[in-house]
Amino acid sequence: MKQTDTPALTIIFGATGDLAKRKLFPSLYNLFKKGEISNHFACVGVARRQWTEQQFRNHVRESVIAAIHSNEQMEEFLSHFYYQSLDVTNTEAYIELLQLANQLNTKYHLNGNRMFYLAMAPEFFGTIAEHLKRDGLTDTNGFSRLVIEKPFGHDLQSAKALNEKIRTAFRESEIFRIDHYLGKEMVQNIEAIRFANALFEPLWNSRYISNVQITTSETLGVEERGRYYEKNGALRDMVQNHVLQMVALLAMEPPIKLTTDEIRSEKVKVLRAMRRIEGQNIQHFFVRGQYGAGKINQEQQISYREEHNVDPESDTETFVAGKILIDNFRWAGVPFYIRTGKRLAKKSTKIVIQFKDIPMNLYYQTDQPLTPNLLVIHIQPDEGITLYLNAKRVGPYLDRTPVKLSFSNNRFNGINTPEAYEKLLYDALRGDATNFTHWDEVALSWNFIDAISHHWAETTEKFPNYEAGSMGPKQADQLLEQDGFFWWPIDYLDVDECK
Ligand SMILES: NC(=O)C1=CN([C@@H]2O[C@H](COP(=O)(O)OP(=O)(O)OC[C@H]3O[C@@H](n4cnc5c(N)ncnc54)[C@H](OP(=O)(O)O)[C@@H]3O)[C@@H](O)[C@H]2O)C=CC1
Ligand SMILES: O=C1O[C@H](COP(=O)(O)O)[C@@H](O)[C@H](O)[C@H]1O
Repeated sequence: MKQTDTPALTIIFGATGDLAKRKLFPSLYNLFKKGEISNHFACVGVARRQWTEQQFRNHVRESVIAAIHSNEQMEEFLSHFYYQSLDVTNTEAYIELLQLANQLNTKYHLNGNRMFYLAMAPEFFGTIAEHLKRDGLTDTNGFSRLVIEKPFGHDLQSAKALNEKIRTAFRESEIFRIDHYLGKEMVQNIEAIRFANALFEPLWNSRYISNVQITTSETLGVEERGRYYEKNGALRDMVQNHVLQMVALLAMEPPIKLTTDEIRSEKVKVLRAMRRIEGQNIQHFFVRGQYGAGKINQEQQISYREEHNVDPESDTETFVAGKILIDNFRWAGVPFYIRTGKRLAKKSTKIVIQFKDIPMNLYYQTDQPLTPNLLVIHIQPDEGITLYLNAKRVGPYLDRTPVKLSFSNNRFNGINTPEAYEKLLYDALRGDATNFTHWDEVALSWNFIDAISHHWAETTEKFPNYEAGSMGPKQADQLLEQDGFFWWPIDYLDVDECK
Protein backbone atom coordinates (compact mmCIF):
# COMPACT_ATOMS: atom_id res chain seq x y z
CA MET A 1 0.00 0.00 0.00
CA LYS A 2 1.23 3.47 -0.94
CA GLN A 3 1.99 5.78 1.99
CA THR A 4 3.31 9.32 2.20
CA ASP A 5 5.20 8.00 5.23
CA THR A 6 4.71 11.51 6.58
CA PRO A 7 3.26 11.14 10.05
CA ALA A 8 1.40 14.29 11.01
CA LEU A 9 -1.21 15.86 13.23
CA THR A 10 -3.72 17.97 11.29
CA ILE A 11 -5.57 20.57 13.34
CA ILE A 12 -8.58 22.00 11.53
CA PHE A 13 -9.80 25.34 12.89
CA GLY A 14 -13.44 25.72 11.84
CA ALA A 15 -14.08 21.97 11.87
CA THR A 16 -17.84 22.31 12.28
CA GLY A 17 -18.12 24.58 9.25
CA ASP A 18 -19.17 24.16 5.64
CA LEU A 19 -15.75 23.80 4.03
CA ALA A 20 -14.62 21.13 6.47
CA LYS A 21 -17.83 19.19 5.93
CA ARG A 22 -18.01 19.40 2.16
CA LYS A 23 -14.34 19.25 1.22
CA LEU A 24 -11.84 18.51 3.98
CA PHE A 25 -13.25 15.39 5.67
CA PRO A 26 -14.16 13.66 2.37
CA SER A 27 -10.67 14.46 1.04
CA LEU A 28 -8.95 13.08 4.15
CA TYR A 29 -11.09 9.96 3.90
CA ASN A 30 -10.12 9.42 0.26
CA LEU A 31 -6.45 9.85 1.12
CA PHE A 32 -6.82 7.39 3.99
CA LYS A 33 -8.55 4.79 1.82
CA LYS A 34 -5.90 5.11 -0.87
CA GLY A 35 -3.19 4.69 1.76
CA GLU A 36 -1.85 8.14 1.01
CA ILE A 37 -1.96 9.21 4.62
CA SER A 38 -0.37 6.73 6.92
CA ASN A 39 -1.74 5.21 10.09
CA HIS A 40 0.49 7.70 11.83
CA PHE A 41 -2.05 10.44 11.38
CA ALA A 42 -4.47 12.19 13.68
CA CYS A 43 -6.87 15.05 13.14
CA VAL A 44 -8.17 17.47 15.77
CA GLY A 45 -11.27 19.49 14.94
CA VAL A 46 -11.54 22.89 16.60
CA ALA A 47 -14.63 25.12 16.86
CA ARG A 48 -16.64 26.82 19.61
CA ARG A 49 -19.62 24.51 19.88
CA GLN A 50 -19.52 22.09 22.77
CA TRP A 51 -19.36 18.79 20.94
CA THR A 52 -18.11 15.53 22.37
CA GLU A 53 -15.57 13.47 20.51
CA GLN A 54 -18.35 11.07 19.51
CA GLN A 55 -20.53 13.87 18.14
CA PHE A 56 -17.62 15.11 16.08
CA ARG A 57 -16.86 11.64 14.73
CA ASN A 58 -20.52 11.24 13.77
CA HIS A 59 -20.35 14.57 11.97
CA VAL A 60 -17.25 13.48 10.06
CA ARG A 61 -18.94 10.19 9.12
CA GLU A 62 -22.05 11.98 7.84
CA SER A 63 -19.95 14.45 5.88
CA VAL A 64 -18.05 11.67 4.14
CA ILE A 65 -21.14 9.63 3.35
CA ALA A 66 -22.98 12.69 2.01
CA ALA A 67 -20.06 13.58 -0.24
CA ILE A 68 -18.83 10.23 -1.51
CA HIS A 69 -21.40 7.63 -0.47
CA SER A 70 -18.85 5.25 1.01
CA ASN A 71 -18.57 3.60 4.39
CA GLU A 72 -15.55 1.38 3.81
CA GLN A 73 -12.87 1.42 6.57
CA MET A 74 -14.97 4.13 8.20
CA GLU A 75 -14.53 3.09 11.86
CA GLU A 76 -10.78 2.83 11.47
CA PHE A 77 -10.69 6.25 9.77
CA LEU A 78 -12.85 7.88 12.46
CA SER A 79 -10.71 6.54 15.27
CA HIS A 80 -8.06 9.10 14.23
CA PHE A 81 -10.40 12.08 14.89
CA TYR A 82 -10.54 14.21 18.06
CA TYR A 83 -12.38 17.37 19.00
CA GLN A 84 -11.44 20.42 21.05
CA SER A 85 -14.06 23.05 21.82
CA LEU A 86 -12.26 26.36 21.77
CA ASP A 87 -12.89 30.02 21.01
CA VAL A 88 -9.88 31.08 18.97
CA THR A 89 -9.97 34.55 20.51
CA ASN A 90 -9.61 33.11 24.02
CA THR A 91 -5.99 33.21 25.09
CA GLU A 92 -6.35 30.49 27.75
CA ALA A 93 -7.78 27.90 25.40
CA TYR A 94 -4.67 27.10 23.41
CA ILE A 95 -2.94 25.46 26.38
CA GLU A 96 -5.42 22.58 26.32
CA LEU A 97 -4.97 22.24 22.60
CA LEU A 98 -1.23 21.99 23.09
CA GLN A 99 -1.71 19.23 25.66
CA LEU A 100 -3.95 17.27 23.29
CA ALA A 101 -1.46 17.75 20.44
CA ASN A 102 1.36 16.41 22.62
CA GLN A 103 -0.68 13.36 23.70
CA LEU A 104 -1.60 12.51 20.12
CA ASN A 105 1.99 13.00 19.07
CA THR A 106 3.02 10.24 21.46
CA LYS A 107 0.05 7.97 20.75
CA TYR A 108 0.44 8.02 16.93
CA HIS A 109 4.22 8.53 16.69
CA LEU A 110 3.80 11.75 14.73
CA ASN A 111 7.42 12.93 15.01
CA GLY A 112 6.22 16.37 16.13
CA ASN A 113 4.81 17.15 12.66
CA ARG A 114 1.89 19.59 12.74
CA MET A 115 -0.29 21.04 10.03
CA PHE A 116 -2.68 23.83 11.06
CA TYR A 117 -5.58 24.26 8.63
CA LEU A 118 -7.47 27.55 8.99
CA ALA A 119 -10.96 26.83 7.63
CA MET A 120 -12.44 29.89 9.31
CA ALA A 121 -13.41 33.45 8.51
CA PRO A 122 -10.30 35.43 7.51
CA GLU A 123 -10.57 37.93 10.38
CA PHE A 124 -9.32 35.12 12.66
CA PHE A 125 -6.28 34.11 10.59
CA GLY A 126 -3.84 36.56 12.19
CA THR A 127 -5.02 35.90 15.77
CA ILE A 128 -4.76 32.14 15.39
CA ALA A 129 -1.28 32.30 13.89
CA GLU A 130 -0.08 34.55 16.70
CA HIS A 131 -1.52 32.24 19.37
CA LEU A 132 -0.06 29.14 17.81
CA LYS A 133 3.36 30.65 18.22
CA ARG A 134 2.86 32.33 21.60
CA ASP A 135 1.34 29.24 23.20
CA GLY A 136 3.97 26.85 21.92
CA LEU A 137 2.04 24.85 19.30
CA THR A 138 4.54 25.73 16.59
CA ASP A 139 7.42 24.91 18.89
CA THR A 140 7.87 21.32 17.83
CA ASN A 141 10.70 19.09 16.74
CA GLY A 142 8.91 18.21 13.50
CA PHE A 143 7.48 20.44 10.80
CA SER A 144 4.97 23.19 11.51
CA ARG A 145 2.84 24.24 8.53
CA LEU A 146 0.00 26.69 8.11
CA VAL A 147 -2.63 26.00 5.46
CA ILE A 148 -4.68 29.11 4.96
CA GLU A 149 -7.95 29.57 3.10
CA LYS A 150 -9.05 32.43 0.93
CA PRO A 151 -9.69 35.29 0.93
CA PHE A 152 -6.10 36.35 1.61
CA GLY A 153 -6.95 39.98 2.35
CA HIS A 154 -9.41 42.36 0.74
CA ASP A 155 -6.86 44.45 -1.11
CA LEU A 156 -3.09 44.82 -1.17
CA GLN A 157 -2.93 46.77 2.05
CA SER A 158 -5.00 44.31 4.12
CA ALA A 159 -3.21 41.36 2.52
CA LYS A 160 0.14 42.86 3.57
CA ALA A 161 -1.10 43.35 7.13
CA LEU A 162 -2.32 39.74 7.27
CA ASN A 163 0.90 38.46 5.81
CA GLU A 164 2.96 40.33 8.39
CA LYS A 165 0.88 38.79 11.18
CA ILE A 166 1.22 35.23 10.00
CA ARG A 167 4.90 35.73 9.22
CA THR A 168 5.52 36.37 12.93
CA ALA A 169 4.69 32.70 13.48
CA PHE A 170 5.51 30.94 10.20
CA ARG A 171 8.24 31.29 7.59
CA GLU A 172 7.13 31.73 3.96
CA SER A 173 8.18 28.13 3.27
CA GLU A 174 5.79 26.96 6.02
CA ILE A 175 2.76 28.83 4.64
CA PHE A 176 0.46 27.06 2.17
CA ARG A 177 -2.04 29.54 0.72
CA ILE A 178 -4.87 27.56 -0.84
CA ASP A 179 -6.11 28.32 -4.32
CA HIS A 180 -8.24 25.27 -5.02
CA TYR A 181 -8.08 25.83 -8.79
CA LEU A 182 -4.40 24.90 -8.58
CA GLY A 183 -5.51 21.47 -7.32
CA LYS A 184 -7.72 20.82 -10.35
CA GLU A 185 -6.44 18.09 -12.63
CA MET A 186 -6.69 20.07 -15.87
CA VAL A 187 -5.25 23.25 -14.39
CA GLN A 188 -2.23 21.16 -13.40
CA ASN A 189 -2.29 19.78 -16.92
CA ILE A 190 -1.62 23.22 -18.48
CA GLU A 191 2.08 22.77 -17.78
CA ALA A 192 2.16 19.28 -19.28
CA ILE A 193 0.26 20.36 -22.41
CA ARG A 194 2.67 23.24 -22.93
CA PHE A 195 6.00 21.80 -21.88
CA ALA A 196 5.70 18.12 -22.79
CA ASN A 197 4.61 18.61 -26.42
CA ALA A 198 6.89 19.70 -29.24
CA LEU A 199 3.74 20.68 -31.11
CA PHE A 200 2.57 23.62 -29.02
CA GLU A 201 5.51 25.40 -27.44
CA PRO A 202 6.96 26.77 -30.72
CA LEU A 203 3.54 28.27 -31.51
CA TRP A 204 2.87 29.58 -28.00
CA ASN A 205 3.46 33.28 -28.63
CA SER A 206 2.16 36.43 -30.31
CA ARG A 207 3.27 35.32 -33.78
CA TYR A 208 0.78 32.45 -33.85
CA ILE A 209 -1.82 33.10 -31.16
CA SER A 210 -4.43 35.76 -31.77
CA ASN A 211 -6.17 35.68 -28.39
CA VAL A 212 -6.77 33.56 -25.31
CA GLN A 213 -10.17 33.18 -23.63
CA ILE A 214 -10.77 31.95 -20.10
CA THR A 215 -14.36 31.35 -19.04
CA THR A 216 -15.35 30.17 -15.61
CA SER A 217 -19.12 30.28 -15.39
CA GLU A 218 -21.38 29.09 -12.59
CA THR A 219 -25.09 28.40 -12.47
CA LEU A 220 -25.10 28.78 -8.70
CA GLY A 221 -25.93 32.09 -7.09
CA VAL A 222 -24.42 33.21 -3.78
CA GLU A 223 -26.24 30.51 -1.77
CA GLU A 224 -25.66 31.07 1.96
CA ARG A 225 -22.64 33.31 1.41
CA GLY A 226 -24.38 36.62 0.81
CA ARG A 227 -22.60 38.38 3.66
CA TYR A 228 -19.16 37.32 2.44
CA TYR A 229 -19.98 37.97 -1.21
CA GLU A 230 -21.35 41.46 -0.62
CA LYS A 231 -17.89 42.53 0.61
CA ASN A 232 -16.00 40.82 -2.16
CA GLY A 233 -17.85 40.42 -5.46
CA ALA A 234 -16.68 38.42 -8.44
CA LEU A 235 -13.51 40.45 -8.96
CA ARG A 236 -12.05 39.61 -5.54
CA ASP A 237 -13.76 36.23 -5.19
CA MET A 238 -12.63 34.70 -8.50
CA VAL A 239 -10.42 36.98 -10.61
CA GLN A 240 -7.80 38.01 -8.04
CA ASN A 241 -6.96 34.39 -7.34
CA HIS A 242 -8.24 31.57 -9.58
CA VAL A 243 -8.44 33.44 -12.88
CA LEU A 244 -5.09 35.25 -12.58
CA GLN A 245 -3.44 31.98 -11.56
CA MET A 246 -4.69 30.40 -14.80
CA VAL A 247 -3.43 33.39 -16.78
CA ALA A 248 -0.01 33.01 -15.13
CA LEU A 249 0.20 29.29 -15.94
CA LEU A 250 -0.79 29.89 -19.56
CA ALA A 251 1.58 32.79 -20.11
CA MET A 252 4.67 31.88 -18.11
CA GLU A 253 8.02 31.02 -19.70
CA PRO A 254 9.14 27.39 -19.44
CA PRO A 255 10.76 27.04 -16.02
CA ILE A 256 14.30 25.67 -16.01
CA LYS A 257 13.06 22.84 -13.77
CA LEU A 258 9.61 21.78 -12.59
CA THR A 259 10.39 22.76 -9.03
CA THR A 260 8.27 24.93 -6.74
CA ASP A 261 10.65 27.88 -6.78
CA GLU A 262 11.27 27.85 -10.52
CA ILE A 263 7.58 27.64 -11.42
CA ARG A 264 6.62 30.34 -8.95
CA SER A 265 9.36 32.59 -10.20
CA GLU A 266 8.05 32.31 -13.80
CA LYS A 267 4.47 32.96 -12.67
CA VAL A 268 5.60 36.04 -10.78
CA LYS A 269 7.19 37.44 -13.96
CA VAL A 270 3.84 37.16 -15.79
CA LEU A 271 1.98 38.88 -12.98
CA ARG A 272 4.58 41.66 -13.05
CA ALA A 273 4.19 42.05 -16.81
CA MET A 274 0.39 42.42 -16.73
CA ARG A 275 -0.50 45.94 -17.83
CA ARG A 276 -2.07 47.78 -14.91
CA ILE A 277 -5.12 49.59 -16.24
CA GLU A 278 -6.20 52.66 -14.30
CA GLY A 279 -8.92 55.31 -14.05
CA GLN A 280 -11.25 55.98 -16.98
CA ASN A 281 -9.31 53.54 -19.13
CA ILE A 282 -10.73 50.66 -17.11
CA GLN A 283 -14.10 50.87 -18.88
CA HIS A 284 -12.37 49.84 -22.12
CA PHE A 285 -10.83 46.78 -20.48
CA PHE A 286 -13.16 45.56 -17.74
CA VAL A 287 -16.91 45.02 -17.54
CA ARG A 288 -18.95 44.22 -14.45
CA GLY A 289 -22.41 42.75 -14.14
CA GLN A 290 -25.00 41.73 -11.61
CA TYR A 291 -27.72 39.16 -12.22
CA GLY A 292 -31.39 39.93 -12.29
CA ALA A 293 -34.15 37.33 -12.12
CA GLY A 294 -34.28 34.70 -14.86
CA LYS A 295 -34.53 31.01 -15.64
CA ILE A 296 -31.84 28.34 -15.51
CA ASN A 297 -32.85 24.88 -16.75
CA GLN A 298 -36.49 25.95 -16.66
CA GLU A 299 -36.26 26.97 -13.01
CA GLN A 300 -37.05 30.52 -12.04
CA GLN A 301 -34.23 32.27 -10.12
CA ILE A 302 -34.44 35.41 -8.04
CA SER A 303 -32.19 38.41 -8.64
CA TYR A 304 -28.98 38.94 -6.69
CA ARG A 305 -30.53 41.86 -4.81
CA GLU A 306 -33.25 39.55 -3.49
CA GLU A 307 -30.77 36.97 -2.10
CA HIS A 308 -30.41 36.31 1.63
CA ASN A 309 -28.02 38.74 3.39
CA VAL A 310 -27.74 40.94 0.31
CA ASP A 311 -28.53 44.67 0.29
CA PRO A 312 -31.63 45.27 -1.91
CA GLU A 313 -29.69 48.12 -3.54
CA SER A 314 -26.38 46.30 -3.70
CA ASP A 315 -23.75 47.42 -6.21
CA THR A 316 -21.70 44.24 -5.80
CA GLU A 317 -20.74 42.63 -9.09
CA THR A 318 -21.57 38.97 -9.68
CA PHE A 319 -19.93 38.95 -13.12
CA VAL A 320 -16.63 40.25 -14.48
CA ALA A 321 -15.23 40.18 -17.99
CA GLY A 322 -11.89 41.68 -18.82
CA LYS A 323 -9.07 42.04 -21.29
CA ILE A 324 -5.60 41.51 -19.86
CA LEU A 325 -2.48 42.49 -21.74
CA ILE A 326 0.89 41.05 -20.88
CA ASP A 327 3.64 43.43 -21.84
CA ASN A 328 6.53 41.09 -22.54
CA PHE A 329 8.31 39.80 -25.62
CA ARG A 330 6.21 36.66 -25.94
CA TRP A 331 2.75 38.17 -25.51
CA ALA A 332 2.88 41.75 -26.74
CA GLY A 333 -0.47 42.53 -28.39
CA VAL A 334 -2.25 39.26 -27.52
CA PRO A 335 -5.40 39.85 -25.46
CA PHE A 336 -6.17 37.40 -22.67
CA TYR A 337 -9.94 37.70 -22.27
CA ILE A 338 -11.38 36.47 -19.01
CA ARG A 339 -14.96 36.15 -17.74
CA THR A 340 -16.51 34.72 -14.64
CA GLY A 341 -19.93 34.99 -13.14
CA LYS A 342 -22.72 33.53 -11.09
CA ARG A 343 -26.15 32.42 -12.31
CA LEU A 344 -24.94 32.02 -15.86
CA ALA A 345 -26.36 29.56 -18.36
CA LYS A 346 -23.99 26.70 -17.59
CA LYS A 347 -21.37 25.52 -15.10
CA SER A 348 -18.16 25.42 -17.07
CA THR A 349 -14.49 26.34 -16.94
CA LYS A 350 -12.69 26.36 -20.27
CA ILE A 351 -9.61 27.89 -21.78
CA VAL A 352 -9.56 28.61 -25.52
CA ILE A 353 -6.31 29.33 -27.32
CA GLN A 354 -7.25 30.83 -30.68
CA PHE A 355 -4.52 30.66 -33.31
CA LYS A 356 -4.01 33.28 -35.99
CA ASP A 357 -5.37 32.75 -39.49
CA ILE A 358 -3.08 31.26 -42.13
CA PRO A 359 -1.75 33.87 -44.58
CA MET A 360 -3.88 32.79 -47.55
CA ASN A 361 -7.02 30.71 -48.04
CA LEU A 362 -6.57 28.34 -51.01
CA TYR A 363 -9.86 26.57 -50.54
CA TYR A 364 -13.29 26.74 -52.09
CA GLN A 365 -15.19 29.85 -51.08
CA THR A 366 -12.05 31.86 -50.59
CA ASP A 367 -14.21 34.84 -49.79
CA GLN A 368 -15.18 33.08 -46.55
CA PRO A 369 -12.53 32.77 -43.84
CA LEU A 370 -11.41 29.34 -42.63
CA THR A 371 -12.37 28.37 -39.10
CA PRO A 372 -9.39 29.30 -36.93
CA ASN A 373 -7.44 26.55 -35.20
CA LEU A 374 -8.38 26.36 -31.54
CA LEU A 375 -6.86 24.51 -28.65
CA VAL A 376 -9.46 24.10 -25.92
CA ILE A 377 -8.52 23.02 -22.40
CA HIS A 378 -11.62 21.75 -20.62
CA ILE A 379 -11.10 22.31 -16.91
CA GLN A 380 -14.54 21.34 -15.56
CA PRO A 381 -17.00 19.69 -15.38
CA ASP A 382 -15.72 17.82 -18.43
CA GLU A 383 -11.94 17.37 -18.37
CA GLY A 384 -9.94 17.13 -21.56
CA ILE A 385 -8.36 18.78 -24.54
CA THR A 386 -9.76 19.47 -28.00
CA LEU A 387 -7.83 20.64 -31.00
CA TYR A 388 -9.90 22.19 -33.81
CA LEU A 389 -8.40 21.75 -37.27
CA ASN A 390 -9.62 22.12 -40.85
CA ALA A 391 -9.74 19.02 -43.06
CA LYS A 392 -11.00 18.20 -46.54
CA ARG A 393 -14.70 17.50 -46.75
CA VAL A 394 -15.42 14.06 -48.26
CA GLY A 395 -16.33 14.43 -51.92
CA PRO A 396 -15.05 15.68 -55.24
CA TYR A 397 -14.63 19.37 -54.33
CA LEU A 398 -11.72 21.05 -52.63
CA ASP A 399 -13.94 22.10 -49.80
CA ARG A 400 -12.87 21.95 -46.20
CA THR A 401 -14.65 21.30 -42.93
CA PRO A 402 -13.69 21.85 -39.30
CA VAL A 403 -12.79 18.67 -37.37
CA LYS A 404 -11.99 18.05 -33.72
CA LEU A 405 -9.24 15.93 -32.17
CA SER A 406 -10.35 15.22 -28.65
CA PHE A 407 -8.98 13.75 -25.49
CA SER A 408 -11.38 13.28 -22.61
CA ASN A 409 -9.72 12.84 -19.26
CA ASN A 410 -12.94 11.33 -17.90
CA ARG A 411 -12.62 8.47 -20.36
CA PHE A 412 -8.88 8.09 -19.74
CA ASN A 413 -8.65 8.30 -15.95
CA GLY A 414 -12.18 7.23 -15.09
CA ILE A 415 -14.63 9.78 -13.79
CA ASN A 416 -13.16 9.85 -10.31
CA THR A 417 -10.28 12.24 -10.78
CA PRO A 418 -9.31 13.34 -7.28
CA GLU A 419 -11.04 16.33 -5.83
CA ALA A 420 -8.80 19.42 -5.83
CA TYR A 421 -8.76 19.59 -2.04
CA GLU A 422 -7.61 16.00 -1.80
CA LYS A 423 -4.56 16.74 -3.90
CA LEU A 424 -3.77 19.95 -2.08
CA LEU A 425 -4.03 18.34 1.36
CA TYR A 426 -1.75 15.57 0.18
CA ASP A 427 0.76 18.10 -1.19
CA ALA A 428 0.72 20.12 2.02
CA LEU A 429 1.34 17.00 4.09
CA ARG A 430 4.30 16.15 1.86
CA GLY A 431 5.54 19.73 2.00
CA ASP A 432 5.13 20.36 -1.74
CA ALA A 433 4.11 24.01 -2.12
CA THR A 434 4.08 24.13 -5.95
CA ASN A 435 0.31 24.34 -6.17
CA PHE A 436 -0.07 26.96 -3.47
CA THR A 437 0.39 30.68 -3.97
CA HIS A 438 3.53 32.47 -2.86
CA TRP A 439 3.18 35.85 -1.18
CA ASP A 440 4.73 37.61 -4.21
CA GLU A 441 1.97 36.23 -6.45
CA VAL A 442 -0.73 37.31 -4.00
CA ALA A 443 0.71 40.83 -3.72
CA LEU A 444 1.06 41.33 -7.48
CA SER A 445 -2.46 40.05 -8.09
CA TRP A 446 -3.91 42.48 -5.55
CA ASN A 447 -1.93 45.32 -7.04
CA PHE A 448 -3.56 44.64 -10.42
CA ILE A 449 -7.05 44.15 -8.98
CA ASP A 450 -6.95 47.17 -6.65
CA ALA A 451 -6.79 49.63 -9.55
CA ILE A 452 -10.05 48.17 -10.92
CA SER A 453 -11.88 47.83 -7.63
CA HIS A 454 -10.97 51.38 -6.58
CA HIS A 455 -12.34 52.75 -9.85
CA TRP A 456 -15.50 50.69 -9.53
CA ALA A 457 -16.02 51.88 -5.97
CA GLU A 458 -16.09 55.46 -7.28
CA THR A 459 -18.38 54.86 -10.25
CA THR A 460 -21.76 53.20 -10.64
CA GLU A 461 -23.20 50.76 -13.13
CA LYS A 462 -26.85 50.21 -13.89
CA PHE A 463 -27.56 46.93 -12.09
CA PRO A 464 -28.97 44.36 -12.62
CA ASN A 465 -27.64 44.18 -16.17
CA TYR A 466 -27.88 40.50 -17.05
CA GLU A 467 -30.56 37.89 -16.68
CA ALA A 468 -29.97 34.73 -14.67
CA GLY A 469 -29.46 31.98 -17.23
CA SER A 470 -27.71 34.20 -19.78
CA MET A 471 -23.94 34.51 -20.36
CA GLY A 472 -23.60 37.95 -18.77
CA PRO A 473 -24.15 41.54 -19.88
CA LYS A 474 -23.89 42.49 -23.56
CA GLN A 475 -20.90 44.76 -22.77
CA ALA A 476 -18.90 41.55 -22.20
CA ASP A 477 -19.49 40.62 -25.84
CA GLN A 478 -18.64 44.13 -27.01
CA LEU A 479 -15.29 43.88 -25.24
CA LEU A 480 -14.25 41.26 -27.83
CA GLU A 481 -16.23 42.67 -30.74
CA GLN A 482 -14.27 45.92 -30.55
CA ASP A 483 -11.14 43.84 -31.27
CA GLY A 484 -12.79 41.74 -34.00
CA PHE A 485 -13.28 38.62 -31.85
CA PHE A 486 -16.15 36.86 -30.09
CA TRP A 487 -16.50 34.49 -27.15
CA TRP A 488 -16.45 30.92 -28.40
CA PRO A 489 -19.79 29.53 -27.15
CA ILE A 490 -19.18 27.03 -24.36
CA ASP A 491 -21.81 24.59 -25.65
CA TYR A 492 -20.07 24.42 -29.02
CA LEU A 493 -16.81 23.61 -27.24
CA ASP A 494 -18.02 20.85 -24.91
CA VAL A 495 -15.64 17.89 -25.09
CA ASP A 496 -18.37 15.27 -25.02
CA GLU A 497 -20.03 16.89 -28.01
CA CYS A 498 -17.02 15.76 -30.08
CA LYS A 499 -17.79 13.66 -33.09
N1 LIG B 1 -17.40 26.93 2.16
C1 LIG B 1 -16.75 26.96 0.99
O1 LIG B 1 -17.15 26.36 -0.02
C2 LIG B 1 -15.48 27.73 0.87
C3 LIG B 1 -14.92 28.36 1.96
N2 LIG B 1 -13.74 29.01 1.83
C4 LIG B 1 -13.12 29.68 2.98
O2 LIG B 1 -13.01 28.76 4.06
C5 LIG B 1 -13.16 29.42 5.30
C6 LIG B 1 -14.29 28.76 6.08
O3 LIG B 1 -15.49 28.86 5.34
P1 LIG B 1 -16.80 28.06 5.75
O4 LIG B 1 -16.47 26.68 6.20
O5 LIG B 1 -17.74 28.23 4.62
O6 LIG B 1 -17.34 28.90 7.00
P2 LIG B 1 -18.46 28.49 8.07
O7 LIG B 1 -19.08 29.76 8.52
O8 LIG B 1 -19.32 27.41 7.58
O9 LIG B 1 -17.61 27.87 9.27
C7 LIG B 1 -16.91 28.68 10.18
C8 LIG B 1 -16.30 27.79 11.24
O10 LIG B 1 -15.58 28.61 12.18
C9 LIG B 1 -15.99 28.26 13.52
N3 LIG B 1 -15.83 29.46 14.33
C10 LIG B 1 -16.40 30.68 14.15
N4 LIG B 1 -15.99 31.54 15.09
C11 LIG B 1 -15.14 30.86 15.90
C12 LIG B 1 -14.37 31.20 17.03
N5 LIG B 1 -14.38 32.42 17.56
N6 LIG B 1 -13.58 30.26 17.60
C13 LIG B 1 -13.55 29.00 17.08
N7 LIG B 1 -14.25 28.62 16.00
C14 LIG B 1 -15.04 29.53 15.42
C15 LIG B 1 -17.42 27.79 13.34
O11 LIG B 1 -17.82 26.91 14.36
P3 LIG B 1 -18.56 27.32 15.72
O12 LIG B 1 -19.71 28.17 15.32
O13 LIG B 1 -18.93 26.02 16.33
O14 LIG B 1 -17.54 28.04 16.49
C16 LIG B 1 -17.29 27.00 12.05
O15 LIG B 1 -16.72 25.74 12.31
C17 LIG B 1 -13.42 30.89 4.94
O16 LIG B 1 -12.20 31.58 4.93
C18 LIG B 1 -13.96 30.82 3.51
O17 LIG B 1 -13.72 32.01 2.79
C19 LIG B 1 -13.06 29.03 0.64
C20 LIG B 1 -13.57 28.43 -0.48
C21 LIG B 1 -14.83 27.75 -0.47
O1 LIG C 1 -13.41 30.07 -4.63
C1 LIG C 1 -14.53 30.01 -5.07
O2 LIG C 1 -14.81 29.10 -6.02
C2 LIG C 1 -16.14 28.68 -6.25
C3 LIG C 1 -16.13 28.01 -7.61
O3 LIG C 1 -15.30 26.88 -7.52
P1 LIG C 1 -15.49 25.65 -8.51
O4 LIG C 1 -14.41 24.71 -8.14
O5 LIG C 1 -16.88 25.12 -8.27
O6 LIG C 1 -15.37 26.22 -9.88
C4 LIG C 1 -17.12 29.84 -6.24
O7 LIG C 1 -18.43 29.34 -6.28
C5 LIG C 1 -16.94 30.62 -4.97
O8 LIG C 1 -17.78 31.76 -5.00
C6 LIG C 1 -15.51 31.04 -4.79
O9 LIG C 1 -15.34 31.58 -3.48
